Amino acid sequence: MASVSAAQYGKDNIRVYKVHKEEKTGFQTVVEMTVCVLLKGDIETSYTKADNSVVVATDSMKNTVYIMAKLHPVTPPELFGAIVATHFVETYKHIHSAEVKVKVHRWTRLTVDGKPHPHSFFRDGSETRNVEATAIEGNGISIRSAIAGLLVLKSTGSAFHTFYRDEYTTLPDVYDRILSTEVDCGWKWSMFSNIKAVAAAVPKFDNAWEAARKITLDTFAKEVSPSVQNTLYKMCEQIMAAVPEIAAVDYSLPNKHYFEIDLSWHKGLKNTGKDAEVYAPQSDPNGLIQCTVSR
Ligand SMILES: O=c1[nH]c(=O)c2[nH]c(=O)[nH]c2[nH]1
Repeated sequence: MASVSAAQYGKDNIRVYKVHKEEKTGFQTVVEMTVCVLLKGDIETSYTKADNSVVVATDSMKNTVYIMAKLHPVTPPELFGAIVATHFVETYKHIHSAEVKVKVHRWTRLTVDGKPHPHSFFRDGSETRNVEATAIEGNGISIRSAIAGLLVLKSTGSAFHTFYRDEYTTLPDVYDRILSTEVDCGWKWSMFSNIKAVAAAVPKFDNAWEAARKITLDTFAKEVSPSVQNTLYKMCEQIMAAVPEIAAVDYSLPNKHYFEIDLSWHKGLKNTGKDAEVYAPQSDPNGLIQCTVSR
């Protein structure tokens, strides 16, 4: 007899925008996010017996996210995610775990005539600040915070050589190459016992995000990279040292390759090695270097 061994369901891509209006100054602050809610619990019969009595409609989940955004702060996303996740496990007896993923899209305030504009913003790149908050009945709240979609490139200061060589190897040793990646960097917080504990940690969330971002960018720029693996590890070490409350750091870095182009077929043009100027950016395949560092 077959049985359900794992089941979860929910609403993905719930888009929410919230504005905060500062009455005195006329300044407004905006937050735009995309939320995903996934519930687990005593829901097998909805799959096996068409028993919808155990189904909290995904439409109701969407409504709940709107109501929670109205009634509670949406920043930092760690707190908002924890509030929404806790709501589901506390409200429904048969729901035992709720995973809430919050992706914050960055709106940066415009500077107009040299001054910060009170209500106009621009989107600078596709970087998002992501949080996954999971409330598990009787077990507390686990939170992973992350930087995602941060696209970086350095035009020199990176090498890759003395790697394993065998009959499958064609890549030459490279002592000066372009390095480009889209940073996905996450850090797992030690378990929180409840919402109060998450609320008490609020100032730490923004600080950790700022520290992780600065360490990532500074290390990427300053390090003469011998490999993505080593540069990534150096970032992890620094983040672990800078944020004592986190239990682990993880990176997932695609290696976005830029290939030299031999143009010597045209009038003997030199465009390789030290003469390389025009490159062909590759969309695929890409390297993918991942690592988790724990205490
Ligand atoms: O930094 C790198 N790490 C690798 O594992 C690898 N493999 C490869 O072909 N190029 C690179 N670059």
